[in-house]
Amino acid sequence: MKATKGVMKATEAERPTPAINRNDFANGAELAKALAGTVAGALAEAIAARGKATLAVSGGSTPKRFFEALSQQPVDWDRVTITLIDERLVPADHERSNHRLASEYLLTHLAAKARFVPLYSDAADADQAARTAAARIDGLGLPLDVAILGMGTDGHTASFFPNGSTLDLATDPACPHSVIAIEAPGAGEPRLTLTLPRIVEAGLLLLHIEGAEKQAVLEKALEPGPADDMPVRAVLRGARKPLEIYWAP
Ligand SMILES: O=C(O)[C@H](O)[C@@H](O)[C@H](O)[C@H](O)COP(=O)(O)O
Repeated sequence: MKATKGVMKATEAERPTPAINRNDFANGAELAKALAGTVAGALAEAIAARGKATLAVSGGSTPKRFFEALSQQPVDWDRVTITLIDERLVPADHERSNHRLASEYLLTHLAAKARFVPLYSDAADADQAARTAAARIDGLGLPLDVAILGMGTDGHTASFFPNGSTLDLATDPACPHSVIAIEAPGAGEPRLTLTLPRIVEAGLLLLHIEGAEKQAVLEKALEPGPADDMPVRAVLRGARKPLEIYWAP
């Protein structure tokens, strides 16, 4: 089914907001194939322009089919660095590790040649781990070429959770840090998350959500209201380029 594109404006009274492009598909399989092609194309453009490309992906359950499709795309993967939008503060062999998820579903097939830069490190505490991760991200050569976000049904994205311990700093457009630690009800372990500036400055910013429930959450997030209540609003309102939303039932 051909993707349908429409432009929706995130609404906030005070200032113009970036365009939001909807890319809707009949099912997750068609979405995964199309999104993999879009990301592969963006990586190839970055490689052609600068000889390398950087990609930051989210964890959770939604991306698995997309990861499998992307891993088989004909990209010069040995010129690509893959990292994470956020990570649970657990080692790479832990079942809740996003590093583990990426290793199992994305860093396979052709994409096995890509370099992976994890956020987690066995540091003294979460703040020290965040500082180590920030140094790694800053060393990649910013801005990221591609950033892919997911969204929870509570309106979080990345690890920008409602009532997050450092949510104000994480979603500050002028945050001086690339990665910070955050804890929140519903987040499980302490998290490491890229901050809003690092995400919205990406060359291609994508939000991948699936299902009717998340569609309804997105519609609500596009309405006026505090970003703290639905932190995905910080991205919807702060994106510096059109945000590409990929959705399937
Ligand atoms: O570490 C994480 O959990 C993700 O980065 C997170 O932001 C995710 O994108 C949403 O929680 C959606 O997760 P699902 O795809 O499992 O619904």
